[in-house]
Amino acid sequence: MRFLHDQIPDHDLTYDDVFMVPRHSAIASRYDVDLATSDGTGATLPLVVANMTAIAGKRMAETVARRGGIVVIPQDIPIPVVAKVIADVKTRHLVFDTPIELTRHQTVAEALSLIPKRSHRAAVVVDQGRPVGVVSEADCADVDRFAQVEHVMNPRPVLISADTDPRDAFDAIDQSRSALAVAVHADGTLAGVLTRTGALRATLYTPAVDESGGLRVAAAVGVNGDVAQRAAALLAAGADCLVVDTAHGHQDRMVDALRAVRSLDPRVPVAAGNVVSAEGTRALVEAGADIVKVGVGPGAMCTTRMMTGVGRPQFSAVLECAAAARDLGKHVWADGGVRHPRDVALALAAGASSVMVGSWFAGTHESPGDLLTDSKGRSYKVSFGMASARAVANRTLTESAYDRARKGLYEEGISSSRMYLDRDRPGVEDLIDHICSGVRSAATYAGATTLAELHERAVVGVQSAAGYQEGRPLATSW
Ligand SMILES: NC(=O)C1=CN([C@@H]2O[C@H](COP(=O)(O)OP(=O)(O)OC[C@H]3O[C@@H](n4cnc5c(N)ncnc54)[C@H](OP(=O)(O)O)[C@@H]3O)[C@@H](O)[C@H]2O)C=CC1
Ligand SMILES: Nc1nc2c(ncn2[C@@H]2O[C@H](COP(=O)(O)O)[C@@H](O)[C@H]2O)c(=O)[nH]1
Ligand SMILES: [K+]
Repeated sequence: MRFLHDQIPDHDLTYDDVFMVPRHSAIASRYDVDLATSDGTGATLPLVVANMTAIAGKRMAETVARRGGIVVIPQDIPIPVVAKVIADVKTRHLVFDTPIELTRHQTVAEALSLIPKRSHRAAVVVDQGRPVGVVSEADCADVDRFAQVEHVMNPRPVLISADTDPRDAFDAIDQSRSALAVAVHADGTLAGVLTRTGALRATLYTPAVDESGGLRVAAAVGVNGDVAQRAAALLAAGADCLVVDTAHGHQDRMVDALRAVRSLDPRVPVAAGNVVSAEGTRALVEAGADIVKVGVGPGAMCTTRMMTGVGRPQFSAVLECAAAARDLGKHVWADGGVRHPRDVALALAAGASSVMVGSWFAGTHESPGDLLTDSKGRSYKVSFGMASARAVANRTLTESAYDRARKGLYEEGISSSRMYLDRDRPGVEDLIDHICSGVRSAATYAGATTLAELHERAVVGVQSAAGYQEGRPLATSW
């Protein structure tokens, strides 16, 4: 990447401060752009979901990996739970979505409480492993909440064979005018569900899979406690990437933690952070990191900059750290502060191998929280920062009251924030489509067919606030 007119700015910049200049392109189609990463994680998209408990759970992990990204299960989750999540994610189908399963006699109330966990807004009614109907939210409208689902379900859903080609499945669903098809194995048992958009996505994305064909998932470890023990347990559970994570990554404790992880000879990439300087990047790489996580203070739930004045505008931080990592043959993830597809494109242009997204994905059906509705009828989920009082209280549950009180004094995150679901993009896959469209398009504007070429060819200029404002769409007239 180079700056427009080779003018190196004399102050640090964040995403809103910069723009990319279009260049000559020989690329005929945006579908010619390959978004695969080169950082060893096996991700076919440059997206990592941040290790935040309000965001990164089993459902998120399955859904994002099926499209090629990777989710980091947070360090606050007990090992047996992480092991179960990893095992479950690895058994998920690469094409079909995992539906909510109900038995015939479950109630409409139960169906309505579970259906919002799925973007496809339906549940499959199963009898002895075989689908016997599909119940959607619409089927439950104006029905007695104690009614049994077998009386409201559609008993004749579109059925497809588990080996149907996604392209054919698309046509079958399209022609049936149904919201989704139910996929069955040869013996009639349930394999999963597929919407029309799901079938389309199955033809466009490549799942992130391990050598055995299971979906990939990463897991985090903090710098406190027995780091080697937790890291060993995560590796034994099948984690495909380890993320060693703390607020201030450029500290001795982190170096010790990384050395402990390295001593286990992990055969998976090790990411570590967070830092915002070349010096910090080099220190973590020297201690054993393959990928350095960059970002102090840009996160949406993060109050670090307001509490401490510490941090660095994210675009400059990524640019400097990516250059330092590249010199050592390593990579960086741009962590935090991403709110638009353009931010992802700019982080990649600056040299990040992947971009970590947290809060943006909190407001989706796939995040772990319950779907709530505000007084205006808008759907939202509650999110919170991992250094918030709420997260610290959870993390220190087993410690003495005194230690908890001491630790509770340090708070660098928001404890409760409403993340509204985007009406047009309520599922994480809708947001992934949105981001990938933006990034693919950005690459062709730069004349690039790969992320490496995007970084190589990007020409970035600095803009005023008015320049940024000019780029925003207008919902109503002037
Ligand atoms: N990217 C970012 O800007 C930030 C991210 N976070 C996220 O919050 C989560 C919790 O991280 P964290 O608060 O590090 O918790 P950890 O549980 O990992 O604890 C951090 C350890 O480092 C010590 N420490 C020393 N200096 C600092 C410092 N300036 N800030 C924090 N700890 C320090 C703490 O000791 P003692 O408590 O005794 O001081 C503690 O032992 C992580 O997921 C992290 O990524 C948090 C803040 C900023
Ligand atoms: N200073 C804090 N940073 C936090 C906290 N919780 C998470 N984070 C960081 O934010 C990113 C995600 O950024 P987002 O803008 O996509 O939400 C995450 O990976 C952490 O680095 C916190 O409580 N305080
Ligand atoms: K912030």
